Amino acid sequence: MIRIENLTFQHPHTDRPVVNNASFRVAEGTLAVLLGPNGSGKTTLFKCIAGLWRPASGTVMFAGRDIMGMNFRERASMLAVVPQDHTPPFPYSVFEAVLMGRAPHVGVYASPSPHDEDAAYNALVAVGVHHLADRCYTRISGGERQLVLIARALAQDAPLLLLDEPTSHLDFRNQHLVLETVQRVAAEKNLTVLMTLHDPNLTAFFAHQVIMLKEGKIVADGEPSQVVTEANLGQLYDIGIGIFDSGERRLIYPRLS
Ligand SMILES: Nc1ncnc2c1ncn2[C@@H]1O[C@H](COP(=O)(O)OP(=O)(O)OP(=O)(O)O)[C@@H](O)[C@H]1O
Repeated sequence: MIRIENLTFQHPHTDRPVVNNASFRVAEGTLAVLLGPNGSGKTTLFKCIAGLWRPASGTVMFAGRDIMGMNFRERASMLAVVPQDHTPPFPYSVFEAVLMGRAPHVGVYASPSPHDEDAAYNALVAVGVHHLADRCYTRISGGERQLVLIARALAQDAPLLLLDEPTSHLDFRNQHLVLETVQRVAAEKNLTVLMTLHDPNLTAFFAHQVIMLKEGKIVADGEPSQVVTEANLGQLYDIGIGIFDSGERRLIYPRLS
């Protein structure tokens, strides 16, 4: 269980916080999606939860421990982060980039074991990019890099997974395949997953819990069937929203004038 209590973050020399007194919880085995318009504070909240930025006030507790009180190695064994963008400092191979996810499991003076190599390769297989294993990480497409970053996070085998817009560069098929994979792995390993998405349709289909953020404040939190409504989405995005129920799936669309 991750518990965020009264978290407030403000950039220096600005007149108001970009995350304002946010509180929510995500239970183990739950895939939670943070949904909100551009600039609403999702990435900021993520960076605070990951312990990268220090909030002005509030706490982030995971498995009963304060994330901000953990050192780098402790944090790496607790949480895996898929950032929005990532530029590697060196031209590693895709396999090496994913193997780095195993760092928290490798001793300080030790080399990765065959078990670590298997875990890295299996993660590449899980997201369907094992054919890229020997390619240079800096010479693959943006979508392929996003899949590799997701594989690296899965290889890390941490109980908390934070993914910031993991589908932003992915094609229609891969958006579904990746979220399906994350959902399956989360269920198998009882992970706590928190991700940001921009697509309410993907959110409604894959999330167990939806947390809506507007202007830094949590405005709704609950199961998709209760929270992903025309009224809530309309207020969140300041546009008219329609929801069509196909019988198999609810399809959300904007009602633009
Ligand atoms: N260094 C900074 N100094 C001041 N304000 C900043 C800084 N970085 C970001 N902001 C502001 O903080 C707010 C929240 O930004 P954040 O990146 O968290 O939003 P977001 O919801 O992730 O947006 P998006 O969906 O566009 O990625 C925005 O209004 C942004 O302009």
